[in-house]
Amino acid sequence: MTQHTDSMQTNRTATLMLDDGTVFRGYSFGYERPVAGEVVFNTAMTGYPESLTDPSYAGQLMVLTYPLVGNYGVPPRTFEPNGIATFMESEKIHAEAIIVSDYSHEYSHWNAECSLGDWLKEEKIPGIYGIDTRALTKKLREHGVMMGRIVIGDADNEIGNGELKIEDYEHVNYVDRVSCKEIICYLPDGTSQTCSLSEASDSRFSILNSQFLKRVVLLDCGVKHNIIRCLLRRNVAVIRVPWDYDFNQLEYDGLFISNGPGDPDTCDAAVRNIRKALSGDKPICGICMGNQLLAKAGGASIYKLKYGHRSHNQPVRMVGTEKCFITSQNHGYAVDNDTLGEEWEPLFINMNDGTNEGIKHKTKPFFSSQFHPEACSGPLDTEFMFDKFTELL
Ligand SMILES: NC(=O)CC[C@H](N)C(=O)O
Repeated sequence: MTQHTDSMQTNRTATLMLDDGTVFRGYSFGYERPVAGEVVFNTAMTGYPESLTDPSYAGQLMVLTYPLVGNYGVPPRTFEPNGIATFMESEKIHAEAIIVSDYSHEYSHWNAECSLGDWLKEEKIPGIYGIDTRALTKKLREHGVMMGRIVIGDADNEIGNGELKIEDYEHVNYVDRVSCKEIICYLPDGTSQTCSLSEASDSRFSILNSQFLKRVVLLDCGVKHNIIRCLLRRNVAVIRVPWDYDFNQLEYDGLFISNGPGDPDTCDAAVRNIRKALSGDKPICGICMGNQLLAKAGGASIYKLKYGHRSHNQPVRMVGTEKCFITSQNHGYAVDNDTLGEEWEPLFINMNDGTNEGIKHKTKPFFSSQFHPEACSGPLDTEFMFDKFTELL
């Protein structure tokens, strides 16, 4: 198979500075601009195109612990006629930067269109390599995740750092930044229709008129495209609405709450609207941020994990059974099991640290997972969550 090389290689130094003063020096292989964000580590061995385009990474500097990154390049950045990315998880890279040990300037894959470095440059996202990602990860595990900055050049002689605006990760409503701004209706036949929020209540969707499909409202907190693909494959119409839209006014058969970036405590408008839906009986399912918002709507509270779960091999057990699943995860917050109301119970528990991995209502068809059953990237073991949800509609 043909090997390709980065179009332009520079050996410009780049520096990562953590909030506790630790400095890691490496080299730039992406766009050269300073950035700041919460430094988090992901232990998956593959999946950088999917992870970088996962909107849940907004505001974060992504450290990959697998040492060799970039060797299979980047797939085509194409979109289907309905606007869903063919290979990615959204329209663009959402992570603020990527930090790796060994960047492969050569890449080879049947579906590769360009190198990781060229993609980062095109999307103006910094990448640094030559970092001791083991030492960095050990630091984050001991201290917990922390804010960090990447500057191009040395810390003392850096380029453009004066322009750097540092936001406090916890207090930013990242969901509002990444959620859709209009309502988009998708059909399983591959068509879609967009309508502005003001038109939504009157005209509804002409493409739905002659269809006898179940309608799923998808509350978009920063949805990964594979969630939409997984729903459409099960022959339902998906009505994707902005995170703070009061979907209770729409005609629908079930509610799906997506993944999303940042602190769930910044999403009160969504919690209020979900709480209204809890008084009804229509099926509700959530993923990751969706698990957290559903739990909050049911009265539970959320806390921040020391360093989160970001990998493809997180083991979870379905409560009350001996069934265990290997799951794909990307989260920094967790539902506090002890605060679940009387009507709720944990559905899955993480076998590494005993934290909540999903909840279910004791009598109504409401359930969710903290892990990612849509995977992409990661293991497909738990895709049955989508079957369960669509069977209930
Ligand atoms: N992937 C997600 O939905 C993440 C949810 C939330 N932002 C967290 O970090 O816990």
